[in-house]
Amino acid sequence: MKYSLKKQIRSFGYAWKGIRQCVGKEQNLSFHLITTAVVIAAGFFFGITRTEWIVIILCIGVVIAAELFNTAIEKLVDLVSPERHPIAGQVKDIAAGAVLVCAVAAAIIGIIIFLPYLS
Ligand SMILES: Nc1ncnc2c1ncn2[C@@H]1O[C@H](COP(=O)(O)OP(=O)(O)OP(=O)(O)O)[C@@H](O)[C@H]1O
Repeated sequence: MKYSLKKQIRSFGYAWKGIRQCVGKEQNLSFHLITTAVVIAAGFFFGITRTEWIVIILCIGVVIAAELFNTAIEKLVDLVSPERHPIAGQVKDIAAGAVLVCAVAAAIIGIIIFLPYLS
């Protein structure tokens, strides 16, 4: 298959459309975005190191990506199982659990990075 720059740019457009569809509509994503803004502001305020920025950016990326995957799974479940079904509920809960694992890990990393600047 021939590589097409036009097709590639169009794919980025679809991905951006997917992100925009969630922003402001998904309560959990809004929470993660507000937290992201606070963490970035704190990073500049405390003048964290280059390595600390890399870790923070990685954490932010992982949590937001997990939340987007979770939203996609929720929508897919609603599409294939509009009626209540125990497995549909389990799928949603497991996906939400994956986000929680990422968010808790990111919060612990945030504490490890920022605590020394506060003491
Ligand atoms: N199709 C379903 N079958 C069984 N349980 C479900 C289903 N959809 C959601 N649930 C359960 O409800 C929880 C909340 O799901 P979700 O956030 O999608 O809200 P909802 O119950 O579908 O209602 P709403 O979309 O109006 O908020 C899920 O984590 C799951 O435990």
